[in-house]
Amino acid sequence: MRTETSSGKLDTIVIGWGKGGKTLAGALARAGEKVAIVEQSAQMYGGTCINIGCVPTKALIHDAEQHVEGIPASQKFDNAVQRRDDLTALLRAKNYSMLNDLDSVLVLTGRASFTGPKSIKVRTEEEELELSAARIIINTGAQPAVPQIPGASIGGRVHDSTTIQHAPLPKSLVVVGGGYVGVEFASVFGQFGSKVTVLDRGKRALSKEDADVASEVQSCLEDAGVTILSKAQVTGISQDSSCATVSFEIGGEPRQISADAVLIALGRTPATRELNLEAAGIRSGERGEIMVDEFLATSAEGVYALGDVTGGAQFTYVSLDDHRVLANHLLGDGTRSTKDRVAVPYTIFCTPPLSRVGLSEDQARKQGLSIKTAVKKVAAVAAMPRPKIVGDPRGIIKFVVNAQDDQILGAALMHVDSQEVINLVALAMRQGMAASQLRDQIFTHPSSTEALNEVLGELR
Ligand SMILES: Cc1cc2nc3c(=O)[nH]c(=O)nc-3n(C[C@H](O)[C@H](O)[C@H](O)COP(=O)(O)OP(=O)(O)OC[C@H]3O[C@@H](n4cnc5c(N)ncnc54)[C@H](O)[C@@H]3O)c2cc1C
Ligand SMILES: NC(=O)c1ccc[n+]([C@@H]2O[C@H](COP(=O)([O-])OP(=O)(O)OC[C@H]3O[C@@H](n4cnc5c(N)ncnc54)[C@H](O)[C@@H]3O)[C@@H](O)[C@H]2O)c1
Repeated sequence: MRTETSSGKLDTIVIGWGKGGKTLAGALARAGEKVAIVEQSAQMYGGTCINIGCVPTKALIHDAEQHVEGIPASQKFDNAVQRRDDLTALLRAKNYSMLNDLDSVLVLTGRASFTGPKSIKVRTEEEELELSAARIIINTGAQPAVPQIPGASIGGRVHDSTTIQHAPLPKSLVVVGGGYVGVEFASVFGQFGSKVTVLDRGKRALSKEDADVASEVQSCLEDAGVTILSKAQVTGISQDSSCATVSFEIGGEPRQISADAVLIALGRTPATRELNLEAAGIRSGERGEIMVDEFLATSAEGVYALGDVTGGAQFTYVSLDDHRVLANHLLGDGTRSTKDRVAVPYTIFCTPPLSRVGLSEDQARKQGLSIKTAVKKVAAVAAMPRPKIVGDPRGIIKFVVNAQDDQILGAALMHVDSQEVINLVALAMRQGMAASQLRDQIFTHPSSTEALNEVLGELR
């Protein structure tokens, strides 16, 4: 085992090339530190988002949405896959040089695990290295959850969100789990022409969303040939050379569906199993998540964790915001904390996308708040020609507002461009802007944002 590195004594080791860790590694190096970043796979420089998560899936969604006459579905899919591969390769190379080109950064490709409070070993393809540093930052992300369902292990016709991206276009697909991953892939493959069935154990599709919003999403998925079966308990999966068969129960009644492929999309578990956290005295929770305080410090002095591995909301922009908290703690005045976050939005990139921030109507009523709401189908919003221009006037817009002080409590926007408009609504919420102030803003035309003028005028 080698115990020295060509870079000499290290100030910081970052384990995992996630969004927060890579950004912080660059910032610390530019501030004069000697930094090592350890990534287990050369195919993952840049982390989940650009290689197997946000970017490749959204590229596929974009291409699935394009209506190209005269080419078969399989050709359209193959073209989309090629474009996605070119894009991810480009971003991976850029990410690699962003750190590797810095003199004070040492990039190591291998799997890291702790050997002591401030030391790790790294198994590369050629050798095992021992490294130590005054500070260690864990940014190992999360992995697809493996359910206790007989036959659900990944292989052959049974896929997770990574392997499905490299499978041939299935004529038929069963998706187990109707969360973010399940809905996005159902929408993609449905639009590429697959016959898709989503099995979810919830009482209805997207059961965390208000019924009117969830029903609009379901209807758009149905337009793409997707069937959603709720209250479904999957009991087993089998496969042979011709198909995979998923057995499940709805209301105690046993049922089966066969398909070319099955996608398991039942959440993502913090990637800590192989880190040997005990060696460093780092406490973790039931799902393996690393326990951190609001400054992202773990239970071990000088060891921090950020991103999905901490068990919080699993979004690239949350990992990036974790980096801001930690950078402020290590290089700034230390006042910033994860508790400062308010109105963090999210988007499920089905077609059209559903974007949400704050409370749903159901959640606000459960909290006993006195509210007014505005709900309008996109096709009925006269002052919003943009969706009609781009040829997809489907969707719904909903606002939940405090009846007492006119503060925006939440919004659900399902329409073209909603992934952009939601950021404006979230900003208005963070700045304490009243609903009537947002309603009376000047917006460009023709845009999707201008719907806010009309919809917020209908609060009752
Ligand atoms: C299919 C899919 C689509 C998604 N779409 C979106 C989206 O549209 N928008 C959004 O905001 N979020 C999306 N997400 C979630 C988002 O990708 C994650 O929340 C985000 O990438 C997490 O970043 P991170 O910083 O926690 O670490 P990651 O980016 O997950 O990076 C962790 C890195 O650590 C490496 N690693 C793990 N263990 C070790 C070890 N022992 N040694 C060395 N290296 C190790 C891994 O190989 C990986 O590269 C999506 C996720 C998936 C799976
Ligand atoms: N657009 C985005 O921002 C985006 C896209 C993809 C993934 N992500 C992130 O990745 C994470 C993982 O996504 P995911 O979709 O895998 O997880 P998820 O937690 O969002 O959804 C899992 C779904 O599976 C269902 N389920 C659980 N056990 C089941 C069972 N045994 N049988 C049937 N259904 C069952 C749940 O009801 C839930 O609807 C998300 O939490 C999200 O933060 C984000």
